[in-house]
Amino acid sequence: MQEILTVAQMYEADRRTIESGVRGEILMENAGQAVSDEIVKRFSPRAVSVLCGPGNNGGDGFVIARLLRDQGWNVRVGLLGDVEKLAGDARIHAEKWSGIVERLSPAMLVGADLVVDCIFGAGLSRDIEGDLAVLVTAINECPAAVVAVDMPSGTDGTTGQIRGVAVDADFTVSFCRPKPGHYLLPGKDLCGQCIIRDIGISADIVGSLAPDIFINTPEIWESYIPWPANSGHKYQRGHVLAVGGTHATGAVRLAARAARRAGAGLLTVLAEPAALSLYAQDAPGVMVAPMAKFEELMQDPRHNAVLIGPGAGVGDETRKRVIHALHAARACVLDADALTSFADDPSTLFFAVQGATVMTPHEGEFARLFDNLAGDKLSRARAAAKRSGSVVILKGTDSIVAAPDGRAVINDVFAPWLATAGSGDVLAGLVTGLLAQGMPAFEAAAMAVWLHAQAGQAFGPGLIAEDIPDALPGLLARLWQRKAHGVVM
Ligand SMILES: NC(=O)C1=CN([C@@H]2O[C@H](COP(=O)(O)OP(=O)(O)OC[C@H]3O[C@@H](n4cnc5c(N)ncnc54)[C@H](O)[C@@H]3O)[C@@H](O)[C@H]2O)[C@@H](O)CC1
Ligand SMILES: [K+]
Repeated sequence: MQEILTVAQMYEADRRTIESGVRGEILMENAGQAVSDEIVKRFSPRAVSVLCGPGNNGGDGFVIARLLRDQGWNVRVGLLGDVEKLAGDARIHAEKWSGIVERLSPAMLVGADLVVDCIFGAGLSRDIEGDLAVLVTAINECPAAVVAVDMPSGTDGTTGQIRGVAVDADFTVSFCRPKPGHYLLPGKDLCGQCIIRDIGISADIVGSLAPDIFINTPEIWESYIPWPANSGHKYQRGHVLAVGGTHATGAVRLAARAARRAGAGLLTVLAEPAALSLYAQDAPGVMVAPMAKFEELMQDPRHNAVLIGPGAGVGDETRKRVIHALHAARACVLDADALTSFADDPSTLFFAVQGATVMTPHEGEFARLFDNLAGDKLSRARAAAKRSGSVVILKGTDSIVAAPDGRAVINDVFAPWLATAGSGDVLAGLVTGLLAQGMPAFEAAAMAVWLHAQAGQAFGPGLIAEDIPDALPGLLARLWQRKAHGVVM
């Protein structure tokens, strides 16, 4: 599993490593060595300007400068402040640099083919302003390639947010494990390619910090995939009830197709008489039932997963059905109108959550339900999961899946093609299809987000929502191959 460490955990990992007997000076040497290796791998010797800040990120810069110069590179070093004001490991490494130390300014960029950004890393503690902001803007405007050390300066490692201005890097080399800011937008875009290098912090020390944020890869959830048994039948693969609206009927039709492609054994769309035949004619494998039978069908435990929201309509009827389904402790996926229906009274919704429940808000729906949660996307999703007692998928390119117990994953597959009408309905259907087969809520939500993103990326330009369910068999086949034959994805 690919753990992500918060900035606070990263400092703690450094501290514990140093406490265990590895000198900080050595960690810094290793960090600088890792960056210079990555530079030498990509570029032939050329004019490089290493821009150093007043902390340990700057200390890394002095190591990089020395190692590149030892290999014959033409290196200039600029420092914010004086060498005498540097402390600890940064001071030690600055003193090993025997060349000139210039004042940090845009003049450092003149004639540079490569810029190494060691101004701020994990220690960025306020907005970049004044002359430094001018320098960062000049870095972004100059034609040289830019490599960022740890974080592109100005990008907050915890939130991925820009503090004032931020360096836009071609690639970023960070250490030990990625931080949230490497994956959250806009940080992910500013990093360019992100390379994580070992600098001598052991896996045991990382493990001792009990990381609970991960990149959303199959390792997180693949052992929970409800593959059908050879002797199995459809009744063992769950029966989804999907609440279909009268007007926006496309939403549940898309969701239903996704739920069935994800493997749900049976699926019934409930709808008012006016829309029933529309749902019935949509796909021969879909069953339909009149909405009046909702409560009766909910009494049958074989109907084990319920989807409410896409095209459902905002109001009393939707609210009642949501509360009914939650009280019946069915696996519930609540999307779109099911969430908006509780905008005035979210605590009633949260109080009713009992069984496996997944809420799939986009930012607008999230704001209606969790209006006083502020901060970065990851923290808000985690707080919302705790508050609601449900798994929350906070959608977007950098989708977060958060569980009430604190676990969270960040999606790292970018598929801008998914920004199209109906795409969210497909995601909700996917989650429901996996829940119906008994997959636990967090894993089902994370797998659905992964499948959705992979489908979007694989299909590429021209994608419409209808294409996503039809891309699923190929992806599921790859996951099946991986289980059966250990094929690497
Ligand atoms: N033992 C360790 O802790 C290691 C740290 N390493 C490097 O050290 C970095 C963290 O070092 P630090 O904690 O010293 O932090 P930084 O070097 O990122 O920055 C801290 C300094 O910047 C100043 N500062 C912060 N924001 C500012 C702003 N907007 N404008 C002006 N000044 C600002 C602070 O007052 C402080 O002096 C990591 O990113 C990594 O590159 C690596 O060398 C590996 C080992
Ligand atoms: K940096």
